[in-house]
Amino acid sequence: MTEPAGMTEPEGMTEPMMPLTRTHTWLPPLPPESLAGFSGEQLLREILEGRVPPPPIASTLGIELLEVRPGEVEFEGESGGHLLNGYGMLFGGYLASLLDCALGSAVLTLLPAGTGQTTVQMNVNIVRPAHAGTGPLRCVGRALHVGRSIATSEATVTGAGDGKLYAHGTTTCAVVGRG
Ligand SMILES: CC(C)(COP(=O)(O)OP(=O)(O)OC[C@H]1O[C@@H](n2cnc3c(N)ncnc32)[C@H](O)[C@@H]1OP(=O)(O)O)[C@@H](O)C(=O)NCCC(=O)NCCSC(=O)Cc1ccccc1
Repeated sequence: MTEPAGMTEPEGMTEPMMPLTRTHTWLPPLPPESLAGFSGEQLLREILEGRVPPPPIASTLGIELLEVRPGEVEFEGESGGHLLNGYGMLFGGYLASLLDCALGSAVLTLLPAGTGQTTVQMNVNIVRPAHAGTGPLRCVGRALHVGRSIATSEATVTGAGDGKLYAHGTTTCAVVGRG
């Protein structure tokens, strides 16, 4: 990929624009057969306690699992400058990713060993713009229905500092075999 260095400053800017860098590390996912014995809640607890690596996307986007309860999970997301759109607002797709983590994991907490969930449809509302200064975001997901073939859940994104609602969403997941 080409470096952004050497960009011409937009008219009116006197300071030179400095390129920024961010480094992150991740572990590849474990083979699915090694996770097959865990219920969904156990699997999330293994991740929470550092015995199973979190999904690579979590590290890439700076999304961290904070709490696991039956039917409910809590994640923390960032609002760093690398997650902004061109208008300086937190990218809508990032908020959708944060919601997707919580929506799917809330369902997973109620699934027995040998089953998992996969997102089929999700609905996202972004009700307030978040910026680089917004600080950490809390995303709580709650399972609403877990059936034999489909499951539904809801989630909210609030500012950890200001308590304001930034986004909320719902999903329909398929309950699938795992392992
Ligand atoms: C404006 C509206 C859509 C509707 O607001 P309503 O509910 O009818 O109005 P209400 O007056 O009740 O205000 C509620 C809160 O909203 C704030 N606010 C209101 N108007 C403005 C304004 N003009 N500018 C700034 N803030 C405004 C207002 O201060 C208040 O917050 P506060 O209580 O003070 O803390 C609002 O829900 C919103 O901004 N949502 C977030 C959308 C978002 O961030 N999307 C993701 C980024 S897009 C993307 O990434 C996609 C993309 C792809 C490719 C390329 C580029 C982009």
